[in-house]
Parts: sequence; C-alpha cells; structure tokens
Amino acid sequence: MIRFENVSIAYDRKSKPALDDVSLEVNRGEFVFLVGSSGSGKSTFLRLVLREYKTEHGQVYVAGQNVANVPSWRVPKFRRGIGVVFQDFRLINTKTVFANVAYAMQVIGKSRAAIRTEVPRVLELVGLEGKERRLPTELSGGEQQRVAIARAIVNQPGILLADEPTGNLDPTTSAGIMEILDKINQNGTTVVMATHDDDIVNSMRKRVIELEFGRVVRDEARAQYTSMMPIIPAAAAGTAAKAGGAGAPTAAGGPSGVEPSADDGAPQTRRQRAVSAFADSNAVTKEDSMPPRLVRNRGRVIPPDVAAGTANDFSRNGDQP
Ligand SMILES: Nc1ncnc2c1ncn2[C@@H]1O[C@H](COP(=O)(O)OP(=O)(O)OP(=O)(O)O)[C@@H](O)[C@H]1O
Repeated sequence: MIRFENVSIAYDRKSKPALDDVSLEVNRGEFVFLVGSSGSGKSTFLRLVLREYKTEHGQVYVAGQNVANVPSWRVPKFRRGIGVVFQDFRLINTKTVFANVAYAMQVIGKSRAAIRTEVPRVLELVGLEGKERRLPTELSGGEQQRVAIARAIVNQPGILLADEPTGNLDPTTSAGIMEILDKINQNGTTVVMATHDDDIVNSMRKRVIELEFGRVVRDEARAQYTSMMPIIPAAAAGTAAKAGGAGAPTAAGGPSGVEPSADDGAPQTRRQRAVSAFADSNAVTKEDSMPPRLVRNRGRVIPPDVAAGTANDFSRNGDQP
C-alpha cells in the first residue's frame, strides 16, 4: 500500500537529511505506529506519502503509484485516497459538526443525497450521533478529534495517516480515539500513526517502526514502545551501529516478526538506554549491568522510588483493604 525505496530527503542543502535512506513497505490493511523522538522524521514520512514534497533520492509508492509521477494538477485527486488526522484537529469553527464532515464530500462534488446518507453513518461510527448541530467550540477535545476522524474517513480512503492524534488528549479520551482508529482499520483501511504515546503503543501491540535521525532503527510486528534490543553503552553505540550490531537499522522491507517477550524488565527504550548510559558514566550502578526499570507515566520518566509511591495510588481501586 505504501512503499519507500531508499528514500532520502533534506529540507535544505545545509541541514542533515530529515529521512535518510528509508526503505520499508506498509501492506494493505496494516496498522503501523511510527515512533521516534522529536525531529526523527515521522511527519516528513507522512508528508511524503501525501506528496507534499517530492523525494530527492529514492521512490515513494502509494497504492501502486509512484508519487513522483503524479502531476501537480492531479495531486488533489491523489489525496482523496488518503485521510489525514492531526494533533490539533483543524476543524472549521464556524461550521457545525455535520457541516465540517459534509464539507469534505462537497469539495469533491458528492451529491446531497450521498452526503445525507454518509455523514450520519460516519458520525455514528465515531460515536457522535446527536451532536451533529454543535459547533466545534461546543465539543470536548476528544469529540473534536472524532469529528476530524469522521471528516478524514467520510470519503472512504484506503489509507488513514494520523500525526499525533492523541497528543492533546488525556489517557481515557485517547483510548476512545484509539478504539475508533482500530475499528476503522478493521474495516480495511491502512492506518499509519505517528506518536510519542508509549501507553497507546504498548496497549495496541501493532507493528512499530522507529525512526532515529531519519533512519529506520526498528521495525517489529506486534511490538511495544520499548524494544527488545539490548542496551548499548553510549560509547559503544556508534561503533555497534556502524558494525551493524544491535541498534543498527533493521533489514528493510517489513516487520521483522519479533514476538514480544514476557520478560520486559530490562531497560529497553532509547530513553532508558540513555539513562543507563548516564548512570554508567556517573558510576551510580557500577555493580549492576542493568539500571532499575523506569516507570513511564504519560511521557514523564519516574524514578523507581517515586514510582513505588505511585503504585500505592492504585490501592485506591480496591486492591488493598
Ligand atoms: N519545513 C521544514 N523546514 C526545514 N526543516 C524541517 C522542516 N520540517 C521539518 N524539518 C526538519 O526535519 C527533521 C525531521 O522533522 P519531522 O517534523 O519530520 O520530525 P518528527 O519526528 O515528526 O518530529 P515531531 O515528533 O517533533 O513532530 C527535523 O530535523 C526538522 O527540524
């Protein structure tokens, strides 16, 4: 459905490439998380799929079409096959919920009859029935994102791109949004979602592609935000990557099929490895080859002692007398 062949692109000649020799394939009907730290190239990847830019090196294919060969005048039609959802919703605040979704059909010339049938159908799919007449400003953030999703899928695109769709939402609301995206995917739409949200990635167990400095450093099926890669001490990391050892880019072309392990007690994320290297350099945990596991909480890294206190908070749920 989406294929990148040795794709490299830099925004200007002086800067490092935003994507650097990326080769991968996303199959029809897949759900893929694109993860990586800020500036690693996730949005650039999505923009290339949308043909907002042309590649300098390599080829991008979307639904069998080489996007470089799509002439400018055909780009709007090409994009009809791709729905997009952003972190900041991007709704028209002067239009009602119904009108926001209907607008996506109007601009491509769909009939009134089609609009009257389709808009209520997608609004029901995203759980917004009864809110058709509200303005976006009269909705919660989660509801606004549902409208944005309804708008993105109303023309039944084969691909849905989501750039941090839960970035402005609390965990419960985010979970609701993920249920909807999962449902859309189960209906056959290929979903590619860029995210920093480890809780979501870990709960969904879908394919995870990780970018680092524009390169694919991980591509795993049914993965967690954390990887199975062993820790590389900071000093050795560059050498190992150059030697093609752990931490080096995985073979291009698809998920490696690594199954999640039940033992996830070791520090595994890039953040955790960085903390590990920091601890090593400060001689804090000399006797331990592994630092204590860090507990993640909505993007914050919580030291284990504090985390223990946090764990007690769960006792309010009735686990303790
Ligand atoms: N319009 C632009 N002009 C110049 N450089 C850009 C532009 N957009 C992105 N970049 C650079 O390209 C690189 C990749 O950026 P990109 O937005 O793809 O990263 P990202 O992983 O999506 O980051 P984030 O998680 O913060 O959204 C970064 O170094 C960024 O500074």
